[in-house]
Amino acid sequence: MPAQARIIDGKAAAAELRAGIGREVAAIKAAKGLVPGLHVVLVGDDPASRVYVASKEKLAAEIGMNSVAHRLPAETTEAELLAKIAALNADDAVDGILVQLPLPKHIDTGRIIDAIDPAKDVDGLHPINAGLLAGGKNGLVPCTPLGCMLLLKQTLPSLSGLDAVVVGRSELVGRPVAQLLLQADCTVTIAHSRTRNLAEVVRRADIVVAAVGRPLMIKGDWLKPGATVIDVGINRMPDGKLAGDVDFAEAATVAGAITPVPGGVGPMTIACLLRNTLTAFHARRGK
Ligand SMILES: Nc1nc2c(c(=O)[nH]1)N[C@@H](CN(C=O)c1ccc(C(=O)N[C@@H](CCC(=O)O)C(=O)O)cc1)CN2
Repeated sequence: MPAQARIIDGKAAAAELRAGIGREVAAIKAAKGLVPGLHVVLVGDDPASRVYVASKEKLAAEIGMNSVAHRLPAETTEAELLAKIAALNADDAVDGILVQLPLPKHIDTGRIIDAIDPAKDVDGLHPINAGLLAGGKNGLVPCTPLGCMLLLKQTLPSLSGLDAVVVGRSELVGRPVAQLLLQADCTVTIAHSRTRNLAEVVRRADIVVAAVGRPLMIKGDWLKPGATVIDVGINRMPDGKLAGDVDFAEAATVAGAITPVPGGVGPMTIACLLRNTLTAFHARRGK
């Protein structure tokens, strides 16, 4: 029977993180009478996005935040969405603004993200926050990459000097997680669809972050024995089940530790959104 990797329990880690944030929210309310406010904007009726927004709304309320979801019809124009963001930017009780992605095709995503006040950009996607991250300075950091790092830090005694390979170069995950790994003193490679000998590149890694959006692409024999594998992929399979970008059954016989899908990085994304909302609150009006 081949060795089985340790399973990194993202659901448990996320629950613990949320509980700690909830305690802080209660303490702020008791001490100052203030309540951090998270506003999530959903445009259209993408079924997965509806589920994620409902979950964000519920979990933020559960930990005592002022949680508001703005559900706008699919026909909402770019100008109308910009007006909604301007109103949220101007409202002092709003600490965090998140526009759920993807947006309908007639709306320019970049223009919308650029319009969010960087101090309220709890998704960490505004160019100011992306620039601060690239410069190794404090800003708001995208939620999924932050979640990946928290899981890595609870799994490994130290990240310093380790070889990390990030598969995928998206603005939402690949690029920011590479920056965070670099800040943690890893030697970082960003691999993507044009990378030659991808399996060989991945085999060099002590840490693999798979964020490519292709189900089961990373096979067990691509991994260095004992590697720590963080699977960001959430792919709906024809049988209705979810699968990651990593072939979990194979990888678990080679890796030292691995996140499952579901129950790995996904739950950390929302917990880190709540953490970012608290960070934004402290920076804006907590002092
Ligand atoms: N503005 C943003 N849009 C999107 C982001 C984001 O970070 N900011 N990320 C994803 C979707 N997402 C949050 O928005 C998200 C995805 C998955 C999960 C999650 O908990 N997944 C579960 C499985 C859920 C299921 O059964 O479908 C898991 O992995 O265990 C949470 C949040 C794209 N859009």
